[in-house]
Order: sequence, then structure tokens, then C-alpha cells
Amino acid sequence: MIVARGLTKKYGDKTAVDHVDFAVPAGTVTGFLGPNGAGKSTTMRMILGLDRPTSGTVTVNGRQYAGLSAPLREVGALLDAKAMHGGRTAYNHLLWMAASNRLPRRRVDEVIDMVGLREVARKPARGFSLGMGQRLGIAAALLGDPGVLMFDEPVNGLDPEGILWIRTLMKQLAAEGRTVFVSSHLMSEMAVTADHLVVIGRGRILADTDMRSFIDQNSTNYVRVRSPQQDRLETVLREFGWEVAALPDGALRVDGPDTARVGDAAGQAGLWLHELTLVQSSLEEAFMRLTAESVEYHAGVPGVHTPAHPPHDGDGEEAAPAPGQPAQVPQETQAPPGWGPPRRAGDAGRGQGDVR
Ligand SMILES: Nc1ncnc2c1ncn2[C@@H]1O[C@H](COP(=O)(O)OP(=O)(O)OP(=O)(O)O)[C@@H](O)[C@H]1O
Repeated sequence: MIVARGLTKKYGDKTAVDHVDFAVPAGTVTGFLGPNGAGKSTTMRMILGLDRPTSGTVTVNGRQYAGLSAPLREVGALLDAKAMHGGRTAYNHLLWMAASNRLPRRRVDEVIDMVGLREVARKPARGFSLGMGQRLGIAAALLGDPGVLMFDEPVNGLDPEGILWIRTLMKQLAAEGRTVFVSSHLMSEMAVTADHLVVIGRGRILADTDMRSFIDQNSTNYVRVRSPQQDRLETVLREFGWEVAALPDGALRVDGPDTARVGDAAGQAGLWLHELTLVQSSLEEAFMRLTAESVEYHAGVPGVHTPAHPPHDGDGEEAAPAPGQPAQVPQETQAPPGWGPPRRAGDAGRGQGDVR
């Protein structure tokens, strides 16, 4: 379980994470959602002891990361799949990690099989596709067989098969009773992966809810119907007490009943139908509404510049590397506008134990 209490991170004047409280329970996939720059990566880095909170605390299984005696056995993380020594083979990369964390060699073989990299395990990682790199990063996260797993944007840039694989794996890990915390800026992906949702915008928690409630509260359905006898149909539908409105293209929007009831009503009145459709507003739209005020960079807004903050400006302080962890390297940031893939090139966020 991960618990954040009053967790805050300031970089100079910039408050990246602002008095955040949340708990990530075991046995579920918890989606961590927010637009670019919302504070997801900063929060994850603080959980992993890679950034020191300005105030507040975050604990993993009741202890701060730096206090964990065998961190890799308790928390596994994929922060940036590309962050590894490209000349090293996947096998040697994992072996180095295993050795430096006193994990048995056979565990390397186990995780290689778990992520399906057996055939390429002896090849240098520099030739890996994005999906293979992602699998290797996940193998590294799983190496210590930890009860808590964190994935930062794990499906970014993956093809549908890769996305499905990661989705299935996360669900399986949660079903085994593990805590799975996964960040994304894609609501649609989280809707089919996560059971619980923590939404962050401009460093503040906007929602902390189970996925079912979020869907129920935010998805609106209506029936679209068209008939050559449109006026008659409208009258009939109104007689049922349903709310009926004309759509711009001439079809009718009926709020309340499902398609079967609308079809039955038309059939009983002897009316022909040319269209009968259930329209669902996408969760992505609901999410965009929820976070609209929190989007840091809006696409195409004249005068909006692309800020690039210097590496670790602000407090200039870095947390000491936790046991078994490498020191953090400086990061550069690039901020593409609005929603989109992660903004950083050469990000400091990394898979655990990666070396450069
Ligand atoms: N080292 C740093 N120095 C100054 N500001 C920073 C630093 N790291 C992050 N920030 C700022 O803190 C805020 C939160 O950034 P963070 O990377 O945590 O967001 P995010 O939700 O992970 O975004 P993305 O989806 O784009 O990865 C942003 O405004 C970002 O510019």
C-alpha cells in the first residue's frame, strides 16, 4: 500500500505537487491520471525517494522508501523504459540489477520468461523496439517480486498488442494481491485497466474514486433515432414522458430509455425507423472537463511559450539515492503543448537500478 499525506514538492516558486493526500490499496490497479505537468512523475519520484518532498510524507508499506531494507523486493518501478545502457544485453542488464540487490540469478531467467524476452535476451538492448524496451523495464520492476508496482505511462507509444499485454499483466499483478499504481494521461486506457482512479491537476487531487463510480457519474448515454415520420415519432416518444430534442442533423435525441424501449415505442405506433443508436459520451470527454482548468500548456494558444526549467532548479536539493538505487541524474524538460506524450527527453525518471 502506498500512502501520501500532505505531500508537497516545490521547485522554487513552482508547486509541482500541492498537499496531496491519497492511498493506493493492494489488490487493485489504481490509475494515476492528469494532464501534462500535473505532477504525476514528481509524485512517483517522491514515492521512490528520487525526489525529496518539500513537506508531507509518502510511505510504501508504512515506511518511507529510503527506510526500506530491501527496496527492490518491496517496490518495482518502470519510470522510463529507454533509460538503460544500450550496449548491454537484456540478460546482463537484469543480472547486474539482481547481483547488486542480492537476488538469485534464476530470478533473471524467470522474469525474462514472464515478459516474453527469451529470444532476444542475449542481444544488446540498443536494437530493441519500444515494446521490447518496455518489456525489459517491466522485467526489471518485477525482478525482486515486489508487492508494490509503479508504472509511469507504460503504454506510451506501444502498438495494440503491446497495450493489451501490459493491460493484462497489470490486472494479473493486482489479482495476485499486489499494489499496482499506473500513471497515464489517457482516460480511455485507464477505463479498461484500472479499478481505482486518482486524478491530479496542477499538483492537486481532483478525484479519488473507484472507476465504476467515475464512469457512472461521468458518462452520459442517449438514444439517437430517425424516422421518415419524424413528427409523429417525436409526439409518441414524448407521450412516454421521455425528454426528446432535435439534433442539428435532424435526428432526435431521446434521454432516458435504452434503444430497445425506443424501438418498441416506435413499433407499437407503427412507425418506420431509419436509425436507432445508443450514443455514449466518452470518458475522455469527462476527464477533459474535469481537468480543463488544470492543463498547463494549451495547444496553439498565441503567446503561450514553452517553458523549459533548468535541471532541478528551485530547492536544488536532491534526495540521496536509496539503498540499491542509483543517484539521480539531472533532467531536462521540454513542454509540448497540452495533452500528449511525456514531455521530457532525457528524463531522470528511470527504471529501478538502471545505469547509464
Ligand atoms: N526539476 C524540476 N524543476 C522545476 N520544475 C519541475 C521539475 N520537474 C517538474 N517540474 C514541474 O512540475 C510540474 C509537474 O511535473 P511532472 O513531471 O510531475 O508532471 P506530469 O504529470 O508527470 O506530466 P507529464 O504527463 O507531462 O509527464 C510541471 O509544471 C513541471 O514543469
